[in-house]
Amino acid sequence: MITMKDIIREGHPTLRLVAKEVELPLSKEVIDLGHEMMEFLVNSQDPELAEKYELRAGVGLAAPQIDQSIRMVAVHIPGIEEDSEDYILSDVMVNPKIVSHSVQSSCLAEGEGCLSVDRDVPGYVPRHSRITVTYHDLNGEKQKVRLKNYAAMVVQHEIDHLNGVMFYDRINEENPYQLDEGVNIIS
Ligand SMILES: O=CN(O)CCNC(=O)c1cccc(Cl)c1Cl
Ligand code: NI
Repeated sequence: MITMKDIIREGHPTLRLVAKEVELPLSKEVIDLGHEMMEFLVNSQDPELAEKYELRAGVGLAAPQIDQSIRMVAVHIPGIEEDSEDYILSDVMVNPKIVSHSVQSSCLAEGEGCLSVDRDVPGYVPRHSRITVTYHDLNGEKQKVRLKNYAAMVVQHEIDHLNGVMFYDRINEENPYQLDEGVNIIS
């Protein structure tokens, strides 16, 4: 199983590479890795398992974060309601591609964090408010999803990892809470 020791931290060169497209049909190795990435997210959001295995909670994980420079991410985004079983989005995305996006931008009021960054980096991270993403799932099926709000922010954070981009690259250096006109803040 994946634990924190498998997650590379800022300064590791792999985090700054553009990850390679995954060949189709998916190999058993890639499929197994995808399931392991999802298992990490599920474990990291379970208070008992997170404590037992000393996991930091995450709603997304990109393969480059475990030193696999391939275009695959896992996202496991729970609904807002307490203890609700439904998830806004829970899937492993192979070769995810943003095929269209809103002109409008949004950012999370709380800013963002990253398992590969062992420090708080405060500030707004402006991203597309809405995105349409195509990808292949672990069954090899082509998927197309339209995302907004928190899920759109998370998927963009993960796709950034596939392009060697860290969330703080997008924070305004002079004033981290500087926002361009019309950027929507998501609470
Ligand atoms: O790349 C994935 N991680 O580093 C996992 C840890 N970060 C988060 O779960 C997280 C937290 C807040 C906002 C966003 Cl957008 C994300 Cl993604
Ligand atoms: Ni991250």
